[in-house]
Amino acid sequence: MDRIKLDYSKVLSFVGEEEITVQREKATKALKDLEDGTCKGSDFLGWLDLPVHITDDELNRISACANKLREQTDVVVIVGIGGSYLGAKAVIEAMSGSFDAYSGTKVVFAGNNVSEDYLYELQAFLKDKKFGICVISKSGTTTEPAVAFRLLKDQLIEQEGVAVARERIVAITDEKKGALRTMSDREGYETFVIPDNVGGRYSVLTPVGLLPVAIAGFDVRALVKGAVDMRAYSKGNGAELSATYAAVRNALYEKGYVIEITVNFNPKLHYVAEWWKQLYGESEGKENKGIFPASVDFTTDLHSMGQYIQEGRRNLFETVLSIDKTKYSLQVPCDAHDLDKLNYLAGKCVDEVNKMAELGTQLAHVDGGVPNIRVIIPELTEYYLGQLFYFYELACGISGGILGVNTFDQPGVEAYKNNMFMLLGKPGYEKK
Ligand SMILES: O=P(O)(O)OC[C@H]1O[C@H](O)[C@H](O)[C@@H](O)[C@@H]1O
Repeated sequence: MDRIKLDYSKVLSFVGEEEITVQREKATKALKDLEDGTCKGSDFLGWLDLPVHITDDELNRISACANKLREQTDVVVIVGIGGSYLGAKAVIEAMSGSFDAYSGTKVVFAGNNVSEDYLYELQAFLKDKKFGICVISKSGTTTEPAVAFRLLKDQLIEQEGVAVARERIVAITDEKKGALRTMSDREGYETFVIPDNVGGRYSVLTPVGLLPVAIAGFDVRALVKGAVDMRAYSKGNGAELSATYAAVRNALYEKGYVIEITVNFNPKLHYVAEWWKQLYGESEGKENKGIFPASVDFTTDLHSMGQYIQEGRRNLFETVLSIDKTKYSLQVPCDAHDLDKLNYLAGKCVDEVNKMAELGTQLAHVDGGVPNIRVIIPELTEYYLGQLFYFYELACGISGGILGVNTFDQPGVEAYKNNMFMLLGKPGYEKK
């Protein structure tokens, strides 16, 4: 098997190797602190060896549950927000056919917003369908998924009766605590556990990510294998890969490049970037520090955000997720009249056009003052997504260490919740 690669040659006109070396030394220390369990937030390092510890029994149980739901239902609603949905959404979007939604998809998402219209339309869509619910919440108390679950559970009971509803609900939550755990135990739902020492944004390789991906019919074993291989690689010289990415982005940060834009040239990676944004945003954005993680889909956004990136404030850098090989092959046809003047492309693969757009964009943006990193992914498969997740997770742990923050907490997320609870009159929040 091949491996994910990193190319940072296009940052070297913005930061010198010596500046990167300074950050590399910090990265080495941060990596050691992670491996030794001496970093800040060390209670949440379960993700480090998580892929290696996933047993065959666990994967079998996940597959069995997924198969049961696939047999019993036409559609399964994955209810969750943040780390309790983005990893699964990223894999499912990356692996699904672009038009699967129009031919009847097995998996839809809810509980990642509190839009009344969204929930109404979802309920209308599910009316008279055989559906199941996979409800995911580590804390078991998050408002968005709780509201969606309450509505969907009632609908399922109304459509199928209590006994069938019980069979079609699966919960993924804490082993012992939280409202979802209490409810699941009382109702007798099948449950899977999110380990205590794995934070939500690091949970894609737990049942949180694996069960929805299996329900959607994708290869969770290959996903795990990719992460296992990346973990093994990172035990030796391979840690360089994550450490280098962490060092380079921190060298850029020190020079005022405070925004990192993750770029794709394949819309299937849109949610990989969303997953990455939560991972890095919640991990590093604290104590008035941290790189702001943003993302764009190219070439689409070259026709909107491209102008800013080329000529706006020079405080941003790009990390391009570059996929080496396409899944399918399609050539630009020749046209007898050539009115659109495209015959110069006739016979070329569409991906060749895309790759030249990628290279042309990179050169233009570097010329325009935007440092450019490339993460090269051999192919868009579950296996390489597993590698990519682990690569990014480890790099995030290292990068947070370089920055000096606690990478694994997210105290700032509570502020909006407290206000919302107070405004809604939740008991106990009146005085706030
Ligand atoms: O899984 P849950 O406990 O429902 O949490 C879901 C998400 O919401 C929280 O507010 C946190 O900011 C996220 O880190 C978390 O992934």
